[in-house]
Amino acid sequence: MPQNKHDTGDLLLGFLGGGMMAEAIIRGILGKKVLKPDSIYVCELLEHRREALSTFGVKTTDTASSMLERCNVVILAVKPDVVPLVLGQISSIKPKSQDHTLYVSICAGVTLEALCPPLEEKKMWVRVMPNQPCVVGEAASAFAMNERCSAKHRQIVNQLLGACGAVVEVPEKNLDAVTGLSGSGPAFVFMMIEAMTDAGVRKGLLRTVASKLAAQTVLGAAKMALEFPERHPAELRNRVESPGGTTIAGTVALESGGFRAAVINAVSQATDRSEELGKHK
Ligand SMILES: NC(=O)C1=CN([C@@H]2O[C@H](COP(=O)(O)OP(=O)(O)OC[C@H]3O[C@@H](n4cnc5c(N)ncnc54)[C@H](OP(=O)(O)O)[C@@H]3O)[C@@H](O)[C@H]2O)C=CC1
Ligand SMILES: O=C(O)[C@@H]1CCC=N1
Repeated sequence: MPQNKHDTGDLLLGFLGGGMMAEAIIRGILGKKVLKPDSIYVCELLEHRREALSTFGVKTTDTASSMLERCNVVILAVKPDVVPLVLGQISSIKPKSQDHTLYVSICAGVTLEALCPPLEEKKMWVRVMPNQPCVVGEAASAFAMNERCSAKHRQIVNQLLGACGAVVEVPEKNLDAVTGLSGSGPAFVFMMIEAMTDAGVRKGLLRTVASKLAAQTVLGAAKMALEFPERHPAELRNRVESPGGTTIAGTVALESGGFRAAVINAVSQATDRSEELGKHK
């Protein structure tokens, strides 16, 4: 295991599942040069996904054992319903008493207790909720660790996720809300961009122009909210709304369309679904 912030020399990172999120995290880690491609192994069943990931220079396999035997940090990046199967694979390959591997799950709703039942000798587990913008190094990730993890493991998680964007540690009970907000959130923002683009096209803009303006507007507004945390979002909005102007006409339309309630409901429903996924484990 690495001893300090810049020491990732002996870190061998494995992924169980090489889908969209594994790729997004790999892009972040390689983009920031936190690890070299030959320190990353991916176990993925689909041949076309192994081929796609090989283009990053990472090692790929379709057998969990060959990855698990090598790696000292393993990220579970399969769908939540596949978790029981891969936990069985891990247990059969790495006996608990000698296992110094750090395990990280990014699976929505899957609790630390499901990953590591209380009556079993505990492995080191971290439950993480990242999001798709890992791909561009602008993820919002949150994590919680079980009691076997130490400061050293917190440092590794911060290093790996930090390469992909912003990271916060939260109590585990908050991770379903994180899943509803930032895990699922990019989809809600994409819907907003899509709708703003359609509106621009309806009013005569070229689609390419409208989609660029819509995405850049979201980026700029997000940057302002991050760079002026002391200003409430309503204050930032009020600065755009000139008296009797265009913006207040638009914000009134959003209010009468139930925009705020729709967004609150979207995050709440996504949170509830994360809790539900956890109960099925
Ligand atoms: N998508 C997102 O934005 C986010 C997703 N997550 C979480 O990340 C996890 C992965 O999601 P995502 O990347 O979108 O899913 P994907 O379906 O894109 O990736 C999972 C991959 O794992 C493969 N797989 C299935 N079983 C095994 C196995 N036993 N061994 C190795 N590989 C296997 C799947 O193949 P096959 O298709 O054949 O099953 C698939 O290619 C989920 O648990 C999700 O909750 C978290 C944050 C954001
Ligand atoms: O939709 C999902 O279940 C996953 C988890 C968060 C984002 N995508």
